[in-house]
Amino acid sequence: MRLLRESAAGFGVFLSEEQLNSFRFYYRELNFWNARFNLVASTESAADVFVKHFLDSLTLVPYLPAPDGHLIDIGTGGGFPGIPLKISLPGLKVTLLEASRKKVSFLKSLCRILKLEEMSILQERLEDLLKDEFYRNRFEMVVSRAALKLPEYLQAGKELVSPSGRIFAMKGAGYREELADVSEALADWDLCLADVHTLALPETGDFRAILVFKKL
Ligand SMILES: C[S@@+](CC[C@H](N)C(=O)[O-])C[C@H]1O[C@@H](n2cnc3c(N)ncnc32)[C@H](O)[C@@H]1O
Repeated sequence: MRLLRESAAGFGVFLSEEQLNSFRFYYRELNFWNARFNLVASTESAADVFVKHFLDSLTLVPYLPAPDGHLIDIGTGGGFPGIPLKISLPGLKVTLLEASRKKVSFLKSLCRILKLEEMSILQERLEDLLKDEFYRNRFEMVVSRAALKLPEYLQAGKELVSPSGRIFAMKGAGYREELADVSEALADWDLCLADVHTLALPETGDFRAILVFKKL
């Protein structure tokens, strides 16, 4: 808990005792359900979960433009990054999109336990969600981690993001190559790169790049 509190504070996210307790419960539930639902790698220690999942998710917080706006997390799996973001910014309205029925039942149970409000948890494939007009241009923030290739993500993100919203891509050391691969297509998708934030994860020192895209 000290690692989470101090490291999060290091990038400007100050967690209350109540929020730290929510992470404690989150870890307990992940641990309990992991063997059946494959939510995080079974070899990961508690410290791994706190750094590679909780803290990694929280690295987005300083860059989110609307802490009480609407955010969608595509392919959220065990809830990353959407649930840590919701715990740290309770005013966020969060939609979690996940294709796996088992993972969605975990997420629903977790949100009940954590008493998270204004959460919508959709068991659906992205391709099907995109056919629904209701979700078009709806989200001020689109996030996703390790679920989709960058071109597929951006083409979906541009349909879902509001005109002044932002699409966040969480990448590792290979981010320049991934950016180069989409750079020519960006204008065709009506998008441009707004920002690149780089950082090292606490404890592991793993490199992270947060790519921020917006509509032209
Ligand atoms: C590698 S996991 C990553 C989970 C989480 N975002 C994380 O970083 O730990 C990818 C997740 O995306 C989901 N997923 C992949 N493609 C999807 C799609 N087209 N629509 C909805 N969910 C999808 C999978 O079911 C899986 O749970």
